[in-house]
Parts: sequence; C-alpha cells; structure tokens
Amino acid sequence: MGMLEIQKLSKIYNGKVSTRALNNIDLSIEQGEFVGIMGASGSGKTTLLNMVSTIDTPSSGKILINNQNPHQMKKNQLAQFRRRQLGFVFQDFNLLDTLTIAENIVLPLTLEKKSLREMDQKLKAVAEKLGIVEILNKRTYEVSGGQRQRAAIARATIHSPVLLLADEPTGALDSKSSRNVMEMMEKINQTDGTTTMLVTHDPLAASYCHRVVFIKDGELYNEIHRGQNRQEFFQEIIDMLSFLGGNAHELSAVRV
Ligand SMILES: Nc1ncnc2c1ncn2[C@@H]1O[C@H](COP(=O)(O)OP(=O)(O)OP(=O)(O)O)[C@@H](O)[C@H]1O
Repeated sequence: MGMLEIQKLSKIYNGKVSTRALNNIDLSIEQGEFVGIMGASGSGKTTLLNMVSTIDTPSSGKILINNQNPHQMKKNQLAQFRRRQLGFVFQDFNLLDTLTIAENIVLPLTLEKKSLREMDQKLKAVAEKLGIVEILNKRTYEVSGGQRQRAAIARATIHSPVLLLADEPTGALDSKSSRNVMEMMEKINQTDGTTTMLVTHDPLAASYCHRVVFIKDGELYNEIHRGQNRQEFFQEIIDMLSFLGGNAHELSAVRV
C-alpha cells in the first residue's frame, strides 16, 4: 500500500460542454518517494493535484493518503487532516507579508496551539536545514524569491506532513534559485523521508524526482525513473516532453 493511492480516478467538469479532465487514473506513490507529474498544458495536472489536496472532489474513483480517504471526511475532520498530514508549496509562495519569515514558518504549529518551546525548537531545526536562519526576522518583501520559497518549504514541512504537495515551486524563480530550491526539496525528501508529489512544467525541477509520470489528455501516458545521473534524467525528460508535444513556448523556458 502506497502513502498515496489513486484508484480509477476520473474528473468531469460539468458546464455547457462537459470536459473529462481525468480518465481512470491509477497511481501509487510509496512512502518516501519523490514523484513528478508532467504533461502539456490542459493535460490534467492541476486537476489531479486539486483532487489529492482535497480542494476539489473526484467524479469517481478513490484517493487514499496514509490509508485514509479525505474525501469521505466531515468538514472539521478534513480541515484537521489537511493541517496535520499535508504540506503545500505553491508557485507564488503564499507567505503572509504582514508576518516575519519566522512567524510564517511556525504558522501551522500556531494553528495547532503547540507550545512556544516546541515551536522554537522546530523552527530552529527546519531553518538550519533550509539555510534560512539569517533571514528569520525579516519580512517577506525583504528577501529574495529563492529565500521566500525556502521559507515556504520550511512552513510546509515544519509539522512533518506525511505528504508534501508542490505546485510549480520553481515557476517564479530564476535558474540558480530553482536549483537551490530543488536541492532543498531533495534534502527534505532524503533526510525526513517525506513523500513528495511535484507538479511542474520545469524539466530541471522534475529531474530531482525519483520518478516522473506523464499525463496526456487526462490519462497516464508513461513514466520514467531516475538512475544515478540527474543530467541524463533531465535529458530523458526533455525527450519525453518533445515527444508528447504541446506548445513550443512551454519548452522555450527549459533550463539546463
Ligand atoms: N473548473 C473547470 N471547469 C471546467 N473545465 C476545467 C476546469 N478546470 C480545468 N478544466 C479543463 O480540464 C482540463 C485539464 O485542466 P488542468 O488545469 O488540470 O490542466 P493542466 O495540465 O494543469 O494545465 P496547465 O499546465 O496549463 O496548468 C482542461 O481541458 C481544462 O480546460
């Protein structure tokens, strides 16, 4: 049983014209695995992430996270499940400008009413791990994009979630910061064993994963596994993306 089990998942958006955004997806992500989801624009990546993160509900099929089905939970239970078991990293960081970096990072623990001592200990540990100790007292607008994203990763992982979900975490970063942020995600995955699902257009970001799953027209198309060499994996990802097609502009942002 994987940490994340997706079984026969389908999503149809009903409107004037109904769209089948996901069709019968089966995907299992093991405890400690770091998996990337890629595909052309409109292939269904965001829809899949929204189902797993419980932002939206499946039309049919099942999602189990750590053996629990969040879509069957009552509202309060679901809110608690999301707070305790999941961590989120977004493209635009989602940090609060009125708070310091430290206050942003401990927010999940504040919501859980943890003691100040526990918060301090955890803050120190995660800030050291992510190399952001020196910016803890700054405001979000006083630090770089890469530092903001590292702070966002700290916030997403300070409560040791069973599943970390990342949506285009390098989308707003230059290539140096992207590398740095991905190295941090890799480090969290390796040291804490945090199971991670990353949705991205960025082959550089995806090349840090153990496995990349490609979606095409709402269906799983293929998956490739990383060997020892990240550069080779990066090239395989590019080859697969060009094979899959999609818009040229999506590949024009490729960074080596
Ligand atoms: N709320 C919605 N209502 C109706 N159709 C939707 C909705 N959200 C997405 N879709 C459609 O579902 C399909 C999958 O969209 P989705 O956003 O999951 O793709 P994506 O792979 O994340 O694309 P991108 O890379 O551009 O973000 C598309 O055809 C899209 O137009």
